[in-house]
Amino acid sequence: MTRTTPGAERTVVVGAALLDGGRLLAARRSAPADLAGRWELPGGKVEAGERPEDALVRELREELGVDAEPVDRVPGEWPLRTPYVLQVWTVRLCPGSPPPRPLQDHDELRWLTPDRIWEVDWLDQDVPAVREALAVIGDGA
Ligand SMILES: Nc1nc2c([nH]c(=O)n2[C@H]2C[C@H](O)[C@@H](COP(=O)(O)OP(=O)(O)OP(=O)(O)O)O2)c(=O)[nH]1
Repeated sequence: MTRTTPGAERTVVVGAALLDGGRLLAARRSAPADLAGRWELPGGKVEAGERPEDALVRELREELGVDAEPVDRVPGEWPLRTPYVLQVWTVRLCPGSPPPRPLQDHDELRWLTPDRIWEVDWLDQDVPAVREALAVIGDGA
């Protein structure tokens, strides 16, 4: 018998802690209106049957035009608007990748050194995820 637990349905949103030379890429959302102007980790929803790492590579190609490679999962999981939860990976650009450009969903990108991470207005729900990513970067990832 199949039983479903009420509230158990959830969709993973993958976020990239895209690193280059010790800097982290922050992306400013251009839509929807309630998120526009706030900063996030680029990424998006994992599709049915898709591995999170594959979703990350796909989303980064679509949104930023880059060839990227997930490195490690950042420990933790952060609730977003129901039914979404945010999982984060450190990611690096593949050799020869074009630099990131705001092709979709974003209107500005910024490379941040660890001491400048909090200079942008991160989405509230991203703050704990960014803090955790920063801890990993600080460890020399
Ligand atoms: N990508 C991303 N989305 C985030 C973050 N924080 C956060 O609350 N969200 C929300 C915004 C959206 O409601 C949802 C992800 O949607 P999305 O628009 O980025 O994903 P997508 O490209 O797959 O979306 P879609 O237009 O194909 O439906 O998660 C974050 O750090 N990165």
